[in-house]
Amino acid sequence: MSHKILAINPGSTSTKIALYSGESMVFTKTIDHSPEELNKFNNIADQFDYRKDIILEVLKKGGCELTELSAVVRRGGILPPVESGAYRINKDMVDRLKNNPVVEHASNLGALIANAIAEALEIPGFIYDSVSVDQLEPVARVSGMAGIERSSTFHALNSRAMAIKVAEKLGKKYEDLNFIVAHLGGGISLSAHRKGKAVDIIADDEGPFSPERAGRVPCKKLIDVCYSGDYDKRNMHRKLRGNGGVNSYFGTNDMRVLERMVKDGNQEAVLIYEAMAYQIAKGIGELSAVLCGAVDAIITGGIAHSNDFVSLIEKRISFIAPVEVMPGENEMDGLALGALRVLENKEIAKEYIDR
Ligand SMILES: Nc1ncnc2c1ncn2[C@@H]1O[C@H](COP(=O)(O)OP(=O)(O)O)[C@@H](O)[C@H]1O
Ligand SMILES: CCCC(=O)OP(=O)(O)O
Repeated sequence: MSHKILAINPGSTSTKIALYSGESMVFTKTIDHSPEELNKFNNIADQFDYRKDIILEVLKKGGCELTELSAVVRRGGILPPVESGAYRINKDMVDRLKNNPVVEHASNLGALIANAIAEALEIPGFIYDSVSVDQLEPVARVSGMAGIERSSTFHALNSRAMAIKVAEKLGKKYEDLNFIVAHLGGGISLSAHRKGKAVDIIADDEGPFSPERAGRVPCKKLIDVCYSGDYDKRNMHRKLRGNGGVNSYFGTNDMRVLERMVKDGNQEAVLIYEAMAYQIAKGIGELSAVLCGAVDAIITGGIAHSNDFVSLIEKRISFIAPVEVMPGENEMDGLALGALRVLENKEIAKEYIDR
């Protein structure tokens, strides 16, 4: 009989769940959370019961029988650097995400909720390809300021899954190829994969702006804003992540809304739309130097559904690499297929040890 796997993916504005029987998705639901609902909580950790109860309610309404589950899996929260692949959710991981998270992030709740459900059913809980997968080479860790080291936080789950898929399509192994993957979602990350390892990344505060994130902004001007007296630390973080990027210019993080403005001839919208594609192409250029030019490029994430936007990037990078477009964030498949590999003994789940 096929293994039944529950995949859970809490994001900043929604919680996605999916039930798999073997490799097939048999139930899925995206539960949207309005800002009014979420603003009732002081912090993300306080949303634990609210999100868990909704998940259980939705599964019940969908007729999903929890006692048939073999495992629960979720994208890892923001942990200290970890390796790629599966980790068993254990006490160290729960303690870290609950009491001492590296960054407050909705994804931290995923492992906690997965753990609560798995413990009650006495089945294993896993995280898979955490956002903290860190395979940077020593040279990539140097920032240029003593005391600040670069580390890796990126959309590892979708980026690695798409690179593995494209490698298969090319009739080769991921471990034998070089890729640059651009994950274009609410947040954007670019990653350089050399023979199966993400040896450098450009994400969030170091790269292109995104629908809701500011990306790399001029440091000296940013320091002035920090000391202007207009913002506290939390608000400055919100300015970079959440209220940054397209949202800061037009009050929306929906690229489809921006595209409509572009089509309606709004010239400021045209400029910002083109600038975002320009910055993404520039980042891909940077990472092509990391890989000495020998690459395939993959464009993925929700925004990859837009042919117009992808074309703007492609025209700047086609001299670097052939481009594969893999729309969507594909995270539920990545999670469930990862857990399935563990249950079928094709992959060993690692033990998380907090350092
Ligand atoms: N058909 C489309 N055309 C352009 N943008 C799209 C399309 N579908 C989704 N998007 C945009 O993709 C972004 C969300 O990407 P996704 O990878 O699903 O999200 P997240 O990273 O937030 O999980 C949003 O800005 C959304 O407007
Ligand atoms: C860039 C790190 C991963 C991340 O921020 O994930 P979300 O875009 O899903 O918040």
